[in-house]
Amino acid sequence: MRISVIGCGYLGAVHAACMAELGHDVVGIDVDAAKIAELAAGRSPFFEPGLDELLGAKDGRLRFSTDISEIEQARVHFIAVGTPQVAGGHAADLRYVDAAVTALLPHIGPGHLVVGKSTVPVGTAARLAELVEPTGAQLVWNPEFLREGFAVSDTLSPDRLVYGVRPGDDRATEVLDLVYARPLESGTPRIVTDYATAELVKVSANAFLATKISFINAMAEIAEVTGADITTLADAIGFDARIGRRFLNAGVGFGGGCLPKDIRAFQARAAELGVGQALDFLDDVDQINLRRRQRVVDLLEQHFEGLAGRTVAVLGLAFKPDSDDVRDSPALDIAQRVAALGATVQATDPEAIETARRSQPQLDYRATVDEAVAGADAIVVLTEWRQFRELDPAVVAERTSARLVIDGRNCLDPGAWRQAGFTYVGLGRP
Ligand SMILES: NC(=O)c1ccc[n+]([C@@H]2O[C@H](COP(=O)([O-])OP(=O)(O)OC[C@H]3O[C@@H](n4cnc5c(N)ncnc54)[C@H](O)[C@@H]3O)[C@@H](O)[C@H]2O)c1
Ligand SMILES: O=c1ccn([C@@H]2O[C@H](COP(=O)(O)OP(=O)(O)O[C@H]3O[C@H](CO)[C@@H](O)[C@H](O)[C@H]3O)[C@@H](O)[C@H]2O)c(=O)[nH]1
Repeated sequence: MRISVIGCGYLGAVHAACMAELGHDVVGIDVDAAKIAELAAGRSPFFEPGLDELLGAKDGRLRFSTDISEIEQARVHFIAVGTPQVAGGHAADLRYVDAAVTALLPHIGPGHLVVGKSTVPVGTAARLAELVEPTGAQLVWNPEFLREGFAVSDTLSPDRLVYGVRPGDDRATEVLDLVYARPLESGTPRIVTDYATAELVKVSANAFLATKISFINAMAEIAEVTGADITTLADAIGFDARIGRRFLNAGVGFGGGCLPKDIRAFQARAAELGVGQALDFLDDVDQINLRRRQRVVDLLEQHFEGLAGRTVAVLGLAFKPDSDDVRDSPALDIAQRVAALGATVQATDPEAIETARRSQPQLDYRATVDEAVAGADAIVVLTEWRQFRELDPAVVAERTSARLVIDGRNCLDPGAWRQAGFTYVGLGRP
């Protein structure tokens, strides 16, 4: 099948490479010439495990271009452009989706299928269909659920596929079934529904995940004043199959280019629809999440009675391990708050130093953990990279004068760090 992917960021580049891996003939389009040059050279413009390998030889079946007319050979066109938060508000900014669809229109016609993958407010697909259908092409909404760090495997073997189609549009389903033939043959569940349900499946899934994280972080707040241990609590409630242990890791909370902006955009859309109250609880989900970031700053301030002149080693900048993404990263946010209080922040991350430097150039970036902890008064772990989880506290103790470690991801062994002479403070742990 001949496929185009419009927008080659964290989602689109992976999607394009995986579609080629599934045997399709793919052209990826982006307005960012530097990104396209990297991709065309077979290199990923960002860190995502397994992506570089997929961008390699594909017998010419994977091309990248800034020229939208190159999509004319394709019959299936995925829209994977960004839908960030609008400046100064909570709603999703749809300008990139609108621009991408408008750019497509002169190049599509009968027999073409436009497939929305971007995360959009409910009602967007119906509006875009009014633009697409006069060309003779059809529109389907096929939201994406991949996680960064697992993007390749999530795309090749998704938990489920959701197709939002015009009622009775069997052809759209048939075409997407051919696109996803391999995962479908492996038993991936597929849900065919209407546009509104498909759009809502995506944002409600993210709202649920965000709520689950903020629930456990709210329990961590209670644990902190009662001496309870949030990790044991999460294990114990997680054994109940109705609850489940996944996504119950308390710490500095959720960030990234999806959960924070998606819960806010969902609330903004519900308010527009006159049902804002239904999602009022997401305000609390957001506030609990942001309070956890401040908690780390407060712990440092209390310990040192002010941060001016102190040096804090920050281990982790990415919003999660196995990613270089620092969009709304709790780690980077905490690092800049600590720096704003007068501390010197010596920050390191296995992959995210360059992306972090672009948004917070004032921090003191260090290439290694040893360099980050040298001369520090405290160590704060904010992203649970394997390299940090596996640190030997006895070795770290030799490299630093710091005797306080704050474990913002509850990913270290408290006993081992205490034994090495550190005061260990977890979030929601005694
Ligand atoms: N990142 C994820 O893990 C993930 C997962 C599921 C869904 N999503 C959703 O996918 C969408 C994209 O997210 P992302 O993280 O890849 O964003 P991103 O910012 O990394 O990528 C967006 C890309 O679109 C390009 N673009 C913008 N306007 C364009 C146009 N008119 N034509 C061609 N290209 C254009 C940008 O240059 C950029 O490269 C968002 O709606 C997001 O919510 C993201
Ligand atoms: O128990 C947990 C699990 C996650 N997180 C944090 O939550 C954030 C999001 O993590 P994750 O959901 O794994 O990463 P994303 O790549 O942002 O993926 C989410 O957002 C994507 C974009 O919409 C969706 O496609 C995915 O299904 C959805 O999981 C990160 O900051 C994590 O550190 C926690 O604090 N505790």
